[in-house]
Amino acid sequence: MKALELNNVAVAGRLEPMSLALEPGQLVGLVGPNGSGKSTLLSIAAGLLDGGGDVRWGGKPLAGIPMVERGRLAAWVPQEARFEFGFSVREVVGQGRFAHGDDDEGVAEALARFDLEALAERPVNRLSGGERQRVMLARALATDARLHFWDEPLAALDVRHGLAGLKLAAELTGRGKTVVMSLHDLRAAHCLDRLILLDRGKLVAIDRPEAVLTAERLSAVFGVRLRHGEGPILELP
Ligand SMILES: Nc1ncnc2c1ncn2[C@@H]1O[C@H](COP(=O)(O)OP(=O)(O)OP(=O)(O)O)[C@@H](O)[C@H]1O
Repeated sequence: MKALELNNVAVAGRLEPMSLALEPGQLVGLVGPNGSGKSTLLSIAAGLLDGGGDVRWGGKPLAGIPMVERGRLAAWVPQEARFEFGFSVREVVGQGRFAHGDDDEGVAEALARFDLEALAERPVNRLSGGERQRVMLARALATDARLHFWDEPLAALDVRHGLAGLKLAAELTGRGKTVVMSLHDLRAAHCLDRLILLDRGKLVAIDRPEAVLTAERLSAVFGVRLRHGEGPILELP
């Protein structure tokens, strides 16, 4: 059973028709230059944007999955978390349990995982960008969803929290969940199981990172040259 299937989805002027399927337990990166269609594809996969075609989660057509059930099955981390209202950090992470009857299960663990305990009662609209991103990741963790759609989840994070985000994604996929994340850090992208490379709305490649990020593609798609060399490596202790 595929975790996610997209058949012939498209958005005029933004994304050309494309099809792909992901297995359960895969950590998948969406890479490509600005405007290449990563957020558009992720939004279609998450059921937040109509891309026509046929979208399936766990073999079921998305159109037949009720909204509350979608909230149990999938977690969404937006590219930019903006909050109009001053809900507390704890309340926003707790929203991840809405589809589970607001049972608060796993909320304390999710807050701890992203070092949010000291901020738990702070209104979310009075946080830094990286702190808000950590709240979004903690909310996604609290959902205990099978499918995770994360739009540039690491972009605003400091190095330690970025590594913690990647570690969490690997743990989730180790438990059979599927994580799809867009990212610009191509070094981090090398740690993922598979990459989907987009360019100007087209699907260029979907494969293991080393097969996708070849010197030719880095040059043709991103306009950069690949050079191997020694450099500092940062990792969690
Ligand atoms: N709401 C919208 N209405 C119309 N066009 C849009 C809209 N949002 C994005 N686009 C366009 O669709 C294309 C793909 O945008 P998308 O946000 O999916 O790119 P992206 O790969 O996520 O980019 P980035 O790396 O900058 O986040 C771009 O040409 C963009 O200008």
